[in-house]
Amino acid sequence: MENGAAPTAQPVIVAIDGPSGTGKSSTSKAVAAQLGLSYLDTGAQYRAITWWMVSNGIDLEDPTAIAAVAGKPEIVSGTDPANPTITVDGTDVAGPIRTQEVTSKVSAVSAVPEVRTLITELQRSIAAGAEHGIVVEGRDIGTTVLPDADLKIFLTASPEARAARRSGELKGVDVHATREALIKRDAADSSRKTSPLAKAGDAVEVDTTELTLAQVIECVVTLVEEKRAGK
Ligand SMILES: Nc1ncnc2c1ncn2[C@@H]1O[C@H](COP(=O)(O)OP(=O)(O)O)[C@@H](O)[C@H]1O
Ligand SMILES: Nc1ccn([C@H]2C[C@H](O)[C@@H](COP(=O)(O)OP(=O)(O)O)O2)c(=O)n1
Repeated sequence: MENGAAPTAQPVIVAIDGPSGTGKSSTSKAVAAQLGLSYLDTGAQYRAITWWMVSNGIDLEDPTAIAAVAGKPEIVSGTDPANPTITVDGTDVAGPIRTQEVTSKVSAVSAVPEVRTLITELQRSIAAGAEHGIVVEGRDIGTTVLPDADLKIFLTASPEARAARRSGELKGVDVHATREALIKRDAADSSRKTSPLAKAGDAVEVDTTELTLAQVIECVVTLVEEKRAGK
């Protein structure tokens, strides 16, 4: 693989945070693939536990009920950037975790501290086991999950650009409704008490509004290479 990690390279840990639609998943997957690193989509893990709660009829208005069963599902993430996978108790949930129902409920489940503790532990163990290093994307990676990451990136984009990107993916869904739903979810994710969506003090902020995806990928690859070169 071109630019693949040299066998002697130190494992590198890259944290990519930001709100929905800023390009975290697409950028992280491409950067990891180009640099021979593993890849972890932490949003998929919160979606997976939410899917399990919905499927098991847990009252999502009740944080105590959520906390009581949070340890029950076994969530397994595959970290190959060319084929990221997610299973719950052995069932492939890559499709079901992207439904509107899960998307509308994930903020409530991910705000519960017991859920965050369990998922954070899982994320740290996956990062520690990545032989060549890993790109981990989410909301609290640079601030809470991996505060010692070698490189922290915080992606932003205007709500209009983010809504246009998301509604482009979800055929038939209107941009205005998508924009409102995104703003509501950002507000919930940014205002929760336990590890909210936030930029780490030492993160590099990249506004992607006017950038193509290829430009964002190139920017992040360059930042990782500079870090590795000790610049
Ligand atoms: N810089 C960009 N310009 C245009 N479209 C983009 C850009 N970055 C990402 N996209 C597209 O926007 C959508 C959302 O990107 P995604 O990586 O899933 O964002 P996030 O993980 O932050 O929610 C995808 O369809 C992706 O291809
Ligand atoms: N590290 C993380 C990642 C995601 N979450 C929560 C908050 C987000 O609204 C949901 C879904 O995240 P996801 O990255 O899949 O969302 P988008 O695909 O960017 O819309 O999970 C979190 O609380 N902490």
